[in-house]
Amino acid sequence: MTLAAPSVHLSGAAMLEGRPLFGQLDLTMAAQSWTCLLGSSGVGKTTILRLIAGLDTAAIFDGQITASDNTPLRGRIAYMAQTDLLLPWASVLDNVCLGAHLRGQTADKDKAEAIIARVGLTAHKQKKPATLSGGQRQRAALARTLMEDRPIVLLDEPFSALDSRTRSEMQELAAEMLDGRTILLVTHDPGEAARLGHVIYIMSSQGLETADSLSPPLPRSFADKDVLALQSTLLTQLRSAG
Ligand SMILES: Nc1ncnc2c1ncn2[C@@H]1O[C@H](COP(=O)(O)OP(=O)(O)OP(=O)(O)O)[C@@H](O)[C@H]1O
Repeated sequence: MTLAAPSVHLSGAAMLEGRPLFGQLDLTMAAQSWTCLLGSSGVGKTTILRLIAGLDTAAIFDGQITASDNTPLRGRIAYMAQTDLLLPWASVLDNVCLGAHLRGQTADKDKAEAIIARVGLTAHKQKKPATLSGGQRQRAALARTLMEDRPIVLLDEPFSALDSRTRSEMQELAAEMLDGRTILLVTHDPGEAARLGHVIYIMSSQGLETADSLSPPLPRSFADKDVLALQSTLLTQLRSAG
């Protein structure tokens, strides 16, 4: 990573099948910070990630997405989708190296193997995705995202398929390896947002609300009493959100 990771701002509204998906909203991914986005199913969280990633969505968006350094976002984003999007015919190692292959570059295999080791998949690196468990596949997709080493990182429920222990470890790994990046994390887990979020938004049919968050450093301990209290507060807010 060369340039400092900028902040990213999305401002606008989206229509889906002739009806508002979300009204005018302003979402800022603070520079070099974790921004977490919580909210019930179907409110448009993935749509927001895909809009920022420059990917197609079913919605029609009317607004702007800008970076604070006034430089286009294209080519500066790593996006980890909700589904793992692993190539079924490629090994874990080749999937992790996919970005370089698609760009016609030589992949840094040593780096890929080191990241695969960090996500605990060394014994599986030559296996095809179909032979892995859901949690292993999600860790392979996480490794591919970490391999990309982009200044802006969009993560759509990246730890959702993991058992509790592995989830807490992968949260810590991501916090370490993505330090200094500008990150947007969509999650359904208030505890995860409490551990990782510098800024936490709750999205509902009423729009975006900024929730409380805790002070750095990240990641906060899952056992920290302030984390547990914030987790409870966020769940209460989610249950009362529209
Ligand atoms: N390909 C599609 N065609 C039509 N409608 C779609 C499509 N993809 C998503 N939608 C609709 O767009 C709306 C927003 O979807 P989106 O995936 O952004 O929600 P979300 O908040 O991320 O939900 P979840 O938490 O369940 O992942 C939903 O009503 C969904 O049904």
